[in-house]
Amino acid sequence: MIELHTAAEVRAAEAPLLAALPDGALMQRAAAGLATVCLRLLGRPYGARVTVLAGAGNNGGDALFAGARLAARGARTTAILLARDRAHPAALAAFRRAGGRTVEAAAAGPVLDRSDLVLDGIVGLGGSGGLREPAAALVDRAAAGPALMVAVDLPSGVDADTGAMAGAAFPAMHTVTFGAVKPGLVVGAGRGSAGQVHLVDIGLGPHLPAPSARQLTDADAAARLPLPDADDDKYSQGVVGVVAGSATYPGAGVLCTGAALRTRPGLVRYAGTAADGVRAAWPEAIVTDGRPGDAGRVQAWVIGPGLGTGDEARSVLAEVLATDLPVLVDADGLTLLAAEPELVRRRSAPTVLTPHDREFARFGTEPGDDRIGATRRLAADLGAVVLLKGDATVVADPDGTAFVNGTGTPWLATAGTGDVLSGIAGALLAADLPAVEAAAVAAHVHGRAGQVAAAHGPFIAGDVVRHLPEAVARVRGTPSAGLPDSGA
Ligand SMILES: NC(=O)C1=CN([C@@H]2O[C@H](COP(=O)(O)OP(=O)(O)OC[C@H]3O[C@@H](n4cnc5c(N)ncnc54)[C@H](O)[C@@H]3O)[C@@H](O)[C@H]2O)[C@@H](O)CC1
Ligand SMILES: [K+]
Repeated sequence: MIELHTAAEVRAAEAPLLAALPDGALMQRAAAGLATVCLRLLGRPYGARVTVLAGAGNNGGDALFAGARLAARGARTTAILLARDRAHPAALAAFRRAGGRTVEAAAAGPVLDRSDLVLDGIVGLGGSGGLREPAAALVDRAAAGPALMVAVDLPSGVDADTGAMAGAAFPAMHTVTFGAVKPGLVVGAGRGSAGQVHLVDIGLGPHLPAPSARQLTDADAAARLPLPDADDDKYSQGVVGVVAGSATYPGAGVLCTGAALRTRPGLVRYAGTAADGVRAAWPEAIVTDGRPGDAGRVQAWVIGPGLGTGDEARSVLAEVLATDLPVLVDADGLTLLAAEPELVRRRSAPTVLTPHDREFARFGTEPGDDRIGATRRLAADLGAVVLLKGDATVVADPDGTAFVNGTGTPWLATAGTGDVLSGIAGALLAADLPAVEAAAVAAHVHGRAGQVAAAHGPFIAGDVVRHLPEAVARVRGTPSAGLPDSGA
């Protein structure tokens, strides 16, 4: 599990260590870890051109101390001091002692053009707002050059807690972060600026509170994916009921049912007007063109994709939400629910809502820049698990437990992939996972399936369904050869 900690939590955890350790010890741990990652990225440090963008605070201090360590290994180091009279004094002295030179910001362009590695020590946890001049122009210049762009603790210009970018930010290829991964490195716009995240342990562990949010790893997802055992039959694995698609647009029903089948092929029941299409695509499913109550017993429902928003759809949604079973509501179901949120508020069984941004906004507020905060608030307001889709999908439980997904791929932004996600999550709900975990694991597996599908070239939603078994095998660490190119 990757634990995410806010700036305030990290600062609070640093306080007792700063008090107990000799002056500067914590910064040396950070700088040593940073230098180690840079050495690995450079391969051969001797003669490499390393440029440090150093701001006035401790973030600049980390970068200058790391620069000193790289200079000691033979790198040609140059620092651009962005607040000249306020650079961290001890770090600047160490940098100069090690042979580092400094240049004025105004004369730094040619240095950046020839750098092999640029360290962003402009601002860290103390930053607010976007990059200011002259830093913004220097960062642009560096980004246009050949250098490896490495952010210190977090890319300057990115909000540590939300990933919001109020203006320009350092476009890092790698971020070396200290003590804990900050949410802003994995969510919102910040995710796109952080590149690969490297965590350096500076000993905060015992002082950190329970994380404010988490990210699942493959191992975490695998541990939660149910495996059939010898005593299982098709019913005991959890039966999922799908209400999706329509006679005119059966696609959503086909994709959702297929995803549920491929995730946990116990039994899937389908009820709705896309029955013919679903039956033709998935002979494994038990299909009725009647109402949900005609489908037979299920352990969880998925309702909404392609359902329409008319009176019939509303009545079917109300029927499903009136059960005491876990229910996942997506797409058209969300549009209906936004007009009648009491349908979900009065439930006592778990409900999972899976909006994209526009569907989310129908419940009253745009997700905005703080996607974790917004998702938590809606979850608490409705008493339901909310999964906010995006580049980094966020899942929140009404109790505040939150997950940020790390497996997304922009290729998944194609029609029908949301129906697939609903089917996966529904299958996991039926298998009795706690609702928030079912949603988080579904997002993880869905992202992996997208990545697997993308490896074969541009794909459509049906390909994500087809690659689900391979994705699950990868998550479990047992890659399979995949399925032949047939089927849905
Ligand atoms: N406290 C410690 O001993 C440790 C701190 N660490 C480092 O210290 C950092 C936090 O240091 P600080 O609290 O000194 O703060 P920062 O170094 O993040 O930045 C503070 C300075 O930046 C200025 N600033 C804020 N926003 C700006 C913007 N958008 N553009 C330009 N300047 C801006 C502020 O006026 C202030 O002078 C962490 O991110 C981490 O890198 C680590 O070395 C671990 C130990
Ligand atoms: K930084």
